[in-house]
Amino acid sequence: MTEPLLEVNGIESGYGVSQVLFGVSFQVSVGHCVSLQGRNGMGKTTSISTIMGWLPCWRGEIRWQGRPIQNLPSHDIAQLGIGLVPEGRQVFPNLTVWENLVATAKPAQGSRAWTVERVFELFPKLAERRKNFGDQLSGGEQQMLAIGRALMTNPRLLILDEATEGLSPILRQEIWHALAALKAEGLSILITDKNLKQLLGLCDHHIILQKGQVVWTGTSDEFRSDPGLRQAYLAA
Ligand SMILES: Nc1ncnc2c1ncn2[C@@H]1O[C@H](COP(=O)(O)OP(=O)(O)OP(=O)(O)O)[C@@H](O)[C@H]1O
Repeated sequence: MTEPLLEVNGIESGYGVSQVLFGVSFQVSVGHCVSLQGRNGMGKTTSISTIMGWLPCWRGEIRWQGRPIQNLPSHDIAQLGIGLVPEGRQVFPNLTVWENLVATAKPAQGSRAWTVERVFELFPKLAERRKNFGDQLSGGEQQMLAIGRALMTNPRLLILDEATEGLSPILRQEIWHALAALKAEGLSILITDKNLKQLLGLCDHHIILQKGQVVWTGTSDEFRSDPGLRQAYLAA
């Protein structure tokens, strides 16, 4: 049995009086990669926002390494070891690549601790652009920077919301390669993306949301052996 890192148990959440999540449960174990899937508007970003403490958790429980964290202030949750790559990237436009990487960095000990140099090894394109400002980068470079910035907090869990949205096929491929390398070194990952083929290759486990509820969970092999799933829950 692998140890659970993040446990989401029956969470309910929403915006104002509008309920979006109706008892969502899943977990991410140490070293595992989990995808959160579903059509647009089914609650993926809302689930991530609730985990991060940006939205109140109305019911249910969120545990980090066994400890309840639901409704902790978001700045406390960010300190726990969760690195977020938000939808739309949100790099700092007026800071250089190097400044973006160090602005929110959380140093760690050990030879595998993340440094600017390690991020540049993972994404050599960023090294070439180290003196450019955030708003001078292409979408793909911004996404690499957003991932690098999250890694610089030395997280135990990396959460990516729409990991490759709006990127060219070549840049997408670079992001998928980097994520596979991160997984290979044991980083836990929770990811949303539209590219099913890549998600099936990368992730150990998949969660499908529909109207704020989990309607299917399983492994990549289980997904592949059920040809109706895609049409039922994911096709546009
Ligand atoms: N700020 C908001 N205020 C009110 N309702 C919102 C807000 N953001 C999202 N919603 C609603 O919450 C529901 C779930 O949206 P959410 O963004 O979690 O979906 P998603 O699965 O991440 O989809 P997408 O792929 O489009 O990002 C949708 O009905 C959406 O309209």
